[in-house]
Amino acid sequence: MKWESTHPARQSTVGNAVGLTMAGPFDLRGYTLLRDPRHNKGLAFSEAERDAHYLRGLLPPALASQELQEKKIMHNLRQYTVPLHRYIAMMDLQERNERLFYKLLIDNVEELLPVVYTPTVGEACQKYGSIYRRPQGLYISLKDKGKVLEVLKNWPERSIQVIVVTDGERILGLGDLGCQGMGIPVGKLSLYTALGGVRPSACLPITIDVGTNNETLLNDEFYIGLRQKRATGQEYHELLEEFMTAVKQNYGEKVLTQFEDFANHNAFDLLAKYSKSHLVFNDDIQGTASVVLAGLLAALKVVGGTLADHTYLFLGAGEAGTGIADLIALEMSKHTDAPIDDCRKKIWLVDSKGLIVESRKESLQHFKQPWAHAHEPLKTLLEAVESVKPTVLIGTSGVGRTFTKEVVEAMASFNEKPVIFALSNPTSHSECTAEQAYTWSQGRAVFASGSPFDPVEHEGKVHVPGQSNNAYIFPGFGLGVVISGAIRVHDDMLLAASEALAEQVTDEHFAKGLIFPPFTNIRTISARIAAKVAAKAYELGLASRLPRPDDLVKYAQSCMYTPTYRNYR
Ligand SMILES: O=C([O-])CC(=O)C(=O)O
Ligand SMILES: [Mg+2]
Repeated sequence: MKWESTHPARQSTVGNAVGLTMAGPFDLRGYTLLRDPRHNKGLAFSEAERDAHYLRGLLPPALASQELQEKKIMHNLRQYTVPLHRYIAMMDLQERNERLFYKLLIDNVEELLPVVYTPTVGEACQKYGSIYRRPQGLYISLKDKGKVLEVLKNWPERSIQVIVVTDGERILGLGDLGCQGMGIPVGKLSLYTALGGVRPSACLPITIDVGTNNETLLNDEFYIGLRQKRATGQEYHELLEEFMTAVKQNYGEKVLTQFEDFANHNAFDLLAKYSKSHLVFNDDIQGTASVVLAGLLAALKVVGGTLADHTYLFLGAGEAGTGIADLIALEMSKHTDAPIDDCRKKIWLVDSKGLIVESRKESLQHFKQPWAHAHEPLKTLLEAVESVKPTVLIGTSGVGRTFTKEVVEAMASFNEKPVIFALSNPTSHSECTAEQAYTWSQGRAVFASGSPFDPVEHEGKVHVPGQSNNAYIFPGFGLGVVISGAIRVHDDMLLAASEALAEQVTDEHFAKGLIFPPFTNIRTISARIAAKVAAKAYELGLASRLPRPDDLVKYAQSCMYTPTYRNYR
């Protein structure tokens, strides 16, 4: 089978950065062609293609366009009332017909994001062993110690641009799901392709299985991972070191490794350790920080003031909480020239033991220490809200329903427009619902959540909650890194991404109460984020793809994978 030479991907040299160039000629035909998800088109094979590729008789006589196929699948998906069934149907489609899967996802992004991503992907991970059909992604376990490079070489694709890797210890707010965390790298990379245009063959989902401490899974006969407690300390770090070394050896300097859903203690250490030698990005620390900063920059247009005029209180002092706090302080410091330590004083964090204050400093984990300010100890969030009087309240605790009526009412009592972000995922772990935030604040809250909520009508006015999810950032961010050939991630690239996203929010969005643009235009948004991130990488001397293209937005767009069917000669 040969590609039609008119197809841009075949001629493209600009596309090389995201690898639009075809793999060489190959000879899939007949039954094998229909069973190959990357090339299968189902009933969309034309009469000529059916003749040329030995498909006669293997398909019913009817022809269907890609649009008609989309219509049919959306119709079928909408028949399912159980969200997990929709997830399974989408995974089956990805396994059967990759281009149709991505086309469907792009064309119905608002409807399908909650299916392939949060919240449904969370339930899918919990039940991954039971719904498991065909393996997706690459599994690296303690059994592979000493052989990780060989395992990487078993993956069928050579030129990988983005890896998303988890060890399954903190899947969303659901905790340790061990090997079943694989749903997360798979889901994140589907968004890299659909939302950010990185071609599917350049994406590699990886789960590192070092055991699990989840008793339910250890006792579940369908569990797919190692049946042992988590390895820690030296044993853990040796496997990760072998992995990171093998990644560089096999794929070179310019593969982006995204750490996802590691537990706090490992997440910070791995990021600190490997950001010096590898192109790494932690989505939960840096991606979440970048999207929340974007939401805050946009929210300032509604509530007034500058970042430095506000007071911030976080519930949750893990990866997301401290990551966001750090980025806010950095942006504040850049805009005011105030030392970062002074900027940090505007930001307060509450963890499971109460407000983080100076007297607790000795016993705090290192990532919490910068936030230990002078204040009397306080045990509860409500006390902290009443004492600190924040203008912005951000939930990153992983614990649902912790923004109680009293907490939201307190926020609404001293703020005309309290900014309330309930970021924990999935929906069941959100600190409050959109409806609660609007109702308890008499419709005055500027609200966003990590997982989606439907619009809420309060006293005749419809409020559309924003989804402050790193899915706005990582696909465009990664695209920007890839197209510039960046060799390291720098915090200024995260700030560039935040500013690029915040700029996409228009007056029309603000009028509906939105502080994030709708996902419908996400590919354009991603291209603009990519352009700003790439521009920053060039400015910082971190980009290796030279010369720098003049129009980076156009360039980013030209590099994006589009899943319309190709014609086969
Ligand atoms: O996956 C999501 O929806 C956002 C995220 O990174 C997390 O909650 O860990
Ligand atoms: Mg995550």
